Amino acid sequence: MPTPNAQWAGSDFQEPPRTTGGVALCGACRAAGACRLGVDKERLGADGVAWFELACPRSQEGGPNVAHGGWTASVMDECLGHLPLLNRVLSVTAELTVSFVKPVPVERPVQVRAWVERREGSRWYIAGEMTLLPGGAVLARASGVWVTRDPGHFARHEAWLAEQ
Ligand SMILES: CCCCC/C=C\C/C=C\C/C=C\C/C=C\CCCC(=O)SCCNC(=O)CCNC(=O)[C@H](O)C(C)(C)COP(=O)(O)OP(=O)(O)OC[C@H]1O[C@@H](n2cnc3c(N)ncnc32)[C@H](O)[C@@H]1OP(=O)(O)O
Repeated sequence: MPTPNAQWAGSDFQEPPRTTGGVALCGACRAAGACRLGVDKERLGADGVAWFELACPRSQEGGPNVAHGGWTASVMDECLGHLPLLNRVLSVTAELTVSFVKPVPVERPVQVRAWVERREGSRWYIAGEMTLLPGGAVLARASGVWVTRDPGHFARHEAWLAEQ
């Protein structure tokens, strides 16, 4: 199990359901019982860097035998966004930049690493990269801003939506 950093923990934080590989599941993936993006394993290292093991499912193929770019962007959003969660902090993506360095082969093991560059107020600046296993060639890089939220975030959104 990942080791949360107590310093950042919110007292009303609720742990999301996780797979046996430790992968936190979003809303739709809870029903499926697995991450639909193909993330198999997730852990937080003692140095604060989060590690993910995954493979692009054939269903996410874009060009021949390579991932659709939307899959790559989604995976980077997902994995980088799990870093606050691994530290028991609820957040949402406010900004995300992705560099597509090399085509990502489908059904080949890849790894994503994610780390916190800095925190300012409620903003977490997070960066990460996707590499091909076992050699470690860089396939994609990403960076972005995650904004911490309290548990009322989605209820406030529903109230806002009802007025639109
Ligand atoms: C899918 C959502 C999942 C969320 C987690 C939920 C449950 C957890 C359980 C299991 C989850 C498991 C897996 C899922 C994990 C990750 C999935 C990937 C992550 C996502 O898929 S997530 C969905 C996409 N994402 C959104 O749905 C956000 C829509 N958007 C908003 O909800 C607002 O736009 C918001 C909240 C961003 C701002 O809220 P607001 O408008 O009230 O802003 P406000 O003025 O109060 O600013 C407050 C602070 O944000 C800074 N700030 C504002 N905008 C900024 C920007 N663009 N860039 C940089 N910083 C910005 C200000 O500078 C200030 O910073 P400071 O406080 O430090 O001064």
